[in-house]
Amino acid sequence: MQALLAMWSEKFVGYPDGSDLPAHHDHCLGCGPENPHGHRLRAVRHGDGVQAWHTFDNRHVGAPGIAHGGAVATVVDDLYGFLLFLEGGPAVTRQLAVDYLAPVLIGTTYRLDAQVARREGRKLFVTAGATAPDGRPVITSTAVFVKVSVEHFAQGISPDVPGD
Ligand SMILES: CCCCC/C=C\C/C=C\C/C=C\C/C=C\CCCC(=O)SCCNC(=O)CCNC(=O)[C@H](O)C(C)(C)COP(=O)(O)OP(=O)(O)OC[C@H]1O[C@@H](n2cnc3c(N)ncnc32)[C@H](O)[C@@H]1OP(=O)(O)O
Repeated sequence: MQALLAMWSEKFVGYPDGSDLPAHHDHCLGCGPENPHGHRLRAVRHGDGVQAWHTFDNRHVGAPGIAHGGAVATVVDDLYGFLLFLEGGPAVTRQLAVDYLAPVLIGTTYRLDAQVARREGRKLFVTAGATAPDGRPVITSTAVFVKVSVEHFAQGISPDVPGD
């Protein structure tokens, strides 16, 4: 547990504009490089926000050729999680809304952007969007994240769960 806490704290350093942001942890469904079911999302700092380029594959299909809406929401949720590296501390999703404007196609690369719209006490009000190669917006999203201490994550630590 101490090692995990230390590993997590080390990620909250300054990230210059354009720099790669680290995965939340190796088995994270959104960005973990060791999760075979995951999206392996990679994001960079882009001004005061974060940006990613992402292609859904057939592991995340809903209707044939179209990404499952839950998979899209997962990626958006995880993208928000990269904003936390710029905020300087952990927070968790309390509320997530996704507006699906157009199908997100398997095998097409989308640009995703997220930013903090406003801060209020422990709450971060965040917004995101995904854009198709032709510039059309395909989703927009809003979410509320609530800042927590690292001890919050101790609730999930079990010696029997792979990845802990
Ligand atoms: C020990 C080892 C550490 C190692 C860590 C390693 C890895 C860490 C991994 C991940 C790091 C985390 C994030 C980044 C990763 C991925 C990104 C995806 C993020 C997620 O996948 S994360 C999972 C899903 N997520 C949850 O698992 C949360 C479950 N939940 C709770 O744990 C509690 O619910 C909590 C703590 C959130 C709050 O609980 P609480 O009791 O502290 O606070 P409360 O309920 O009072 O709400 C506080 C204020 O939010 C206001 N509020 C509520 N709802 C609102 C709404 N809809 N709109 C506007 N405001 C709203 C209230 O009105 C109040 O406002 P006010 O402060 O002004 O009174």
